[in-house]
Amino acid sequence: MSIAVDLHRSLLRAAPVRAALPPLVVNVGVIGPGKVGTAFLHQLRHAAPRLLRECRLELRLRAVSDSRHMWLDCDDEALNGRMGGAQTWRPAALDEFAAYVAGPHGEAAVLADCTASDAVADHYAGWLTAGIHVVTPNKRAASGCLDRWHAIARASDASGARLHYEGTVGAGLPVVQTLRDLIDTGDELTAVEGMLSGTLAWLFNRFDGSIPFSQLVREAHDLGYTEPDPRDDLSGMDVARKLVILAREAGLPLSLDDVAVNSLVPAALAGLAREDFMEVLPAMDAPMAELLARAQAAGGVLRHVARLDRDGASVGVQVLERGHAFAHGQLTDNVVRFATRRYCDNALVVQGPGAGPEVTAAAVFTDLLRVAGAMGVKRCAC
Ligand SMILES: NC(=O)c1ccc[n+]([C@@H]2O[C@H](COP(=O)([O-])OP(=O)(O)OC[C@H]3O[C@@H](n4cnc5c(N)ncnc54)[C@H](O)[C@@H]3O)[C@@H](O)[C@H]2O)c1
Ligand SMILES: N[C@@H](CCO)C(=O)O
Repeated sequence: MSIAVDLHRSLLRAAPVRAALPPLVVNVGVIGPGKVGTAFLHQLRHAAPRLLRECRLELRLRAVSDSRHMWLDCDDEALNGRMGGAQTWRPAALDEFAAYVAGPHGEAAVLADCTASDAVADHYAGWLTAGIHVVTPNKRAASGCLDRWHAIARASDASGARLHYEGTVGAGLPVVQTLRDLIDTGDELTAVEGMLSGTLAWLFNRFDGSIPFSQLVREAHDLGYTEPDPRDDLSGMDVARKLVILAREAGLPLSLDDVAVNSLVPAALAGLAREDFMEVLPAMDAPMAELLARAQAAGGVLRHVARLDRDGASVGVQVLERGHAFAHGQLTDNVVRFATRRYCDNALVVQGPGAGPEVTAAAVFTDLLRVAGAMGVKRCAC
């Protein structure tokens, strides 16, 4: 008998035991059906039948909201009556949205914030207080003002509802959880160094002078690697946010103002509206070509590097030797090197694709399953 047939039979034998358990129902609401949000919705739809069958987890998509409209899969007569019909798009109202996802009977509820919005992050503490979990790749809360961050932590502590944000650093790579596991098991972070931008890694892997820099930025935007406003990537602010998130994870109360950021965006382009900036992107071509020429003349390569250690935190473009470990990544590869008390002779390294809707949505989905796992959903093969 083949191993596959044998395995199949033993799985069939195990199935009735699991099928006897009532499913755990988790209501899900998605905020921001952009690139990541849409990929998350696809993954949810694809995986839900298997999760119900094999893990007894029923994920119910209850609602979706963008910045102006929300769709409620709604059988509430009063609510529908006000809108002139059921299951229609209505004007967005985030707290009404959250209450609808939570449902009237205290079901478990998770909101997936797939925006890059500070206004949405402002609601986290209230949602957590109400017992609604939040999963997100949005960096604004975890890297934003410390007062709001502490209020979110207090709300989570008080209600037991959780905020998970693995997708904020390294997209689908296990960066935040790896650091948290190190800290929770008693290790201490001494330094983090890495390439934390998928967009900038991709740009500098491709930028050899044969194609204008602006054209590559447009391509990265079309591939879904950049932030909604690509200046967040090019200025280094997106990487600074990630460094702040990692620092706070390690117990350091770092703020964005504490990070020395060396921006690639010319001052004249920094204040433009996003659409206008995309129009004048070619204004970056000459300074970027000059930067590349200097690196080539020195026999090196351009890489965007972030560093946090006892001397401070910094992000910016550097000229690295061709033999440097950071010079050999591919595509959107991020590299995160954690130096800790335990990993002192040789850093612990997490490396791999660091941007893109699919991998980021998978991090959001994993966070959702982490919430379900804490409620007792079995995810191991034992
Ligand atoms: N694209 C990636 O590779 C990647 C990787 C890691 C993390 N992220 C993060 O994921 C998030 C989404 O990125 P994206 O590339 O999908 O962006 P996107 O611009 O494609 O999507 C953002 C969505 O949010 C919606 N939105 C904005 N403000 C809103 C509000 N106030 N209420 C409701 N909806 C609102 C927009 O309408 C849009 O649908 C960002 O926080 C980004 O930093 C993205
Ligand atoms: N724009 C971000 C997405 C991942 O956070 C990047 O390129 O790294």
